[in-house]
Amino acid sequence: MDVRVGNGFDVHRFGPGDHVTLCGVRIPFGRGLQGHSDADVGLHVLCDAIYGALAEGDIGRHFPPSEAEWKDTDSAVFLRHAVGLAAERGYRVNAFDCTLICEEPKIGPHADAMRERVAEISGVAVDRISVKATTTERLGFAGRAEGIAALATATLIA
Ligand SMILES: Nc1ccn([C@@H]2O[C@H](COP(=O)(O)O)[C@@H](O)[C@H]2O)c(=O)n1
Ligand SMILES: C[C@@]1(CO)OP(=O)(O)OP(=O)(O)OC[C@H]1O
Repeated sequence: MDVRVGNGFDVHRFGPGDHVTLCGVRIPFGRGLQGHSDADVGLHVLCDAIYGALAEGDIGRHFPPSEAEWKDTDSAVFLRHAVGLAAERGYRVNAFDCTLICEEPKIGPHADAMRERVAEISGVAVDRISVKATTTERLGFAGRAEGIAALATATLIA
């Protein structure tokens, strides 16, 4: 069996708004996340974990932020692309593990909805998808609630 592992890391800052979209789930919130796309930092790290496992660069290489075409794009488009590229190379996603790093919003109440949405988008079974969260104990930019960071690992098998 051919097994590959990739990781992803990303940060988006808070700005004006009334919701954030994380792992494909819209969460009402007093601010929004800024980005060229919908700024779904959770889906972005899943994409980067797949691209990393495939040695296919990163999300910005496939969807350059300089291209108007990707403005406000639903990040589900990016994840479908990454999963499709893996399939073209003969791999399927065996498991995802994602950690969202923020003081707020609280992720726990939404984690299962996020796992189900990632399953819908990616075709990966929900019991192979993990979404976790942590604060940084009020330290650093995440601790000051200036934005949300995320990291992920993906394992691919051929
Ligand atoms: N945005 C967040 C952050 C944390 N959680 C949950 O709280 C637990 C404790 O967080 P610590 O940073 O104090 O370790 C964490 O394990 C998560 O279950 C959350 O839901 N949303
Ligand atoms: C997703 C893309 C799409 O242009 O833009 P952003 O939403 O700004 O996200 P980021 O992770 O900063 O950069 C990657 C880009 O590919």
